[in-house]
Amino acid sequence: MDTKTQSAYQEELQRLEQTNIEIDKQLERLRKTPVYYGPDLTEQALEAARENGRLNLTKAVDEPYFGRLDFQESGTAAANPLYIGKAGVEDERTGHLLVIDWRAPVASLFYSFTGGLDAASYDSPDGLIEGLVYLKRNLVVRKQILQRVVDTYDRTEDSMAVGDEFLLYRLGENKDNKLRDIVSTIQAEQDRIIRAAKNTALIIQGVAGSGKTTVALHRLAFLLYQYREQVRAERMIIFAPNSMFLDYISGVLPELGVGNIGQSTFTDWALDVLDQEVKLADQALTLQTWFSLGSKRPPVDDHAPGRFKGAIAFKHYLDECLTKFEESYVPQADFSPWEGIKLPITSIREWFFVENKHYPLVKRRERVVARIKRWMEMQLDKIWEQSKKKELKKKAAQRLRTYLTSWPEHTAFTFYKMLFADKGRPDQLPVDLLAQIPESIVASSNKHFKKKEVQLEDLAPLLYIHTRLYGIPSDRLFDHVVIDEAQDFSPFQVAVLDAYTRNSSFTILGDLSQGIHAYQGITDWKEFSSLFQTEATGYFELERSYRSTMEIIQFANQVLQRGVENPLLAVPVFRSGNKVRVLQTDIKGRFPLLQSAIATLQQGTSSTIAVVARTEKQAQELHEALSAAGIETNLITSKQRVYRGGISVLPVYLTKGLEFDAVLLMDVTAGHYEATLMDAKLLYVGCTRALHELWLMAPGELSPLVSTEDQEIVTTQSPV
Ligand SMILES: Nc1ncnc2c1ncn2[C@@H]1O[C@H](COP(=O)(O)OP(=O)(O)OP(=O)(O)O)[C@@H](O)[C@H]1O
Repeated sequence: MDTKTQSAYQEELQRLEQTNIEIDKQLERLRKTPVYYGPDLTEQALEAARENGRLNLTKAVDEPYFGRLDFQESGTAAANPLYIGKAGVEDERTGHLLVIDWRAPVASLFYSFTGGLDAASYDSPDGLIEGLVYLKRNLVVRKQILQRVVDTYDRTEDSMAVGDEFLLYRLGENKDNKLRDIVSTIQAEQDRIIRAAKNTALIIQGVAGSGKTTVALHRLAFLLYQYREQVRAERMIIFAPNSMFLDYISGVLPELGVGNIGQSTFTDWALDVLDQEVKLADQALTLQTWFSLGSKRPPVDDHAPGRFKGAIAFKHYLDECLTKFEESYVPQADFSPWEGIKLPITSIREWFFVENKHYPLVKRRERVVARIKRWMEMQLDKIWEQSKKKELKKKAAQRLRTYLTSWPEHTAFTFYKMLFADKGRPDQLPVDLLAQIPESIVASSNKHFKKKEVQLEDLAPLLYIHTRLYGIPSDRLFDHVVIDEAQDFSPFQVAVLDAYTRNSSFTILGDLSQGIHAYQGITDWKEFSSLFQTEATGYFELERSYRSTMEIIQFANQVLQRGVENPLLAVPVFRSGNKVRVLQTDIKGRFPLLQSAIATLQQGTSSTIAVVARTEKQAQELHEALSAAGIETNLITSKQRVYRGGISVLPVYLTKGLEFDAVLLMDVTAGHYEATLMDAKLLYVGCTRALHELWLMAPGELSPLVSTEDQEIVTTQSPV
């Protein structure tokens, strides 16, 4: 350690000691104060503040901060060292901030400052604050002990001295089975997204490993801090592709000290809103169909059920049906509860179309029926003879029941089902519209509907009809919605979610190059941006990939280039590792090679390993064979809810969103991965899951998507 580093280390040791003492003292005092459970409102407010303090200090006690920035605000005499941590801590005596919350406006400087002698600035509630940065320092503290001090900028030297060293140190670490927070190394381009204004529909195209999921979670923590008066955690939600993925990311928000944020799949949420009226058809079968090998796969075009029913054109179609239906959704005749008396249809229509026009259809019908009943009561009140009154009351109730049969109640499902029925559709529905739906879609829809079952692509239409019929109660509205892996969402899904989201406050993230569910997803972000007001929409691109080594990223980029026109290529951070291994073998040698590969990787530093098969059936077979050989693995299927780490065996399409120290891609042959757009995306997704080691095995002719030419990044030699 040179003298400069040594003195920096000593200085930080002293400072840490003081901070530790202060935090311990405050925490002890708060823990000793008895919790107030009584009715006094002032005491309750004080208790809430104490509880908040307890939580913050507990968060800060082991690792009070991770960064320091010396900043001299214009007009002040000297630079002030700002210590930045996961939670703000105040010196109780002076009110001075010992640690600044990473989400505070001034902390943004720590992330956005990228060197140079010019003035730096940040947005504060009082306007733009300018000043000079003198020092930017990363600090690693574990269990109150200082472990590392790395200066990334020193004005006296005017250099981003070891700019990325700290980041590389972080990226080089092995992963356990959960995604982690990145507060200490958030990059400037990620920080801009995290801190973007709330009432915007943000769309983020980010290459594999660019930190999209992580950034989205940090953004939620930021919004909760910055807009604490306007948003509530339980009114925010993150939609992820499956339950296992939700489990995988579930650690980050608690690490950031925010809980209670909703986490769901679109399916689970939709079925809940629909009150479980329908069930979802087995998705494993759907996935097997769309990810079967080569020629067995149905064509992906705008007539694929997911693309067709997910399109905004289909929403317009439903709109037309609903409007036509609504126009004639009252009986045609007057209502007569008994002979000689009648409620003219003009009154009923007036109540329905004018007086209650602001209510959703079902509510409107309810209100009008209630009004008819009240009218009946009034007519009955005019009759004095009790026995006659009783007789007429019975008759009126009977006649009302008959009258209402021509005015049936609907649920989203009964209405939707009716649209596809070839017989028994009400006259008022436009017949010609049904003709617009491809026959194959009508037939397969009806087959499912008979079992009260729907496909994923039916959920957005059902929700849409549901909102038209019932409206949206205010407790169902979201303050902010995050959609991860959004390229697999349909425009219709996003449009429906927009209706449930205040001020179109969205963070929509995805990667078109990983759009392996193209049979239901989008091919251009414009399909989403066109749903929002231009001035309230933001678009960002993340190009740098943090997950994998340079070798892996370059290799994966080549795969993409061989199957995709004008692909969005990832730019690696300068983290070099082992070359990608492409291992040729024959069918007989396949399994022994897999066993020895696993053994070699386990002897190395890989703690999470993925054995990636092309199909679910092959994954199942590999899992069984490995278990029989005494190698413990976790088979991941589409029904999986928990991610366990260790050695996972899974089909390539289920690796999306996950990451592993080492990835072993099985059967990368010409038969399994053809030179097509879809297979290139699949293989790209598989490759980009690896942090440190990527091995491909080809028992037969190597896939045309793979190139072994560049000896700098790929080797064909087996490990010894
Ligand atoms: N600024 C950063 N500092 C440290 N690690 C980072 C940073 N940004 C991203 N990472 C790491 O990179 C990896 C990829 O992040 P994440 O899974 O959020 O990316 P993604 O864009 O959602 O990936 P994909 O689309 O491939 O699933 C994670 O291990 C994450 O911790």
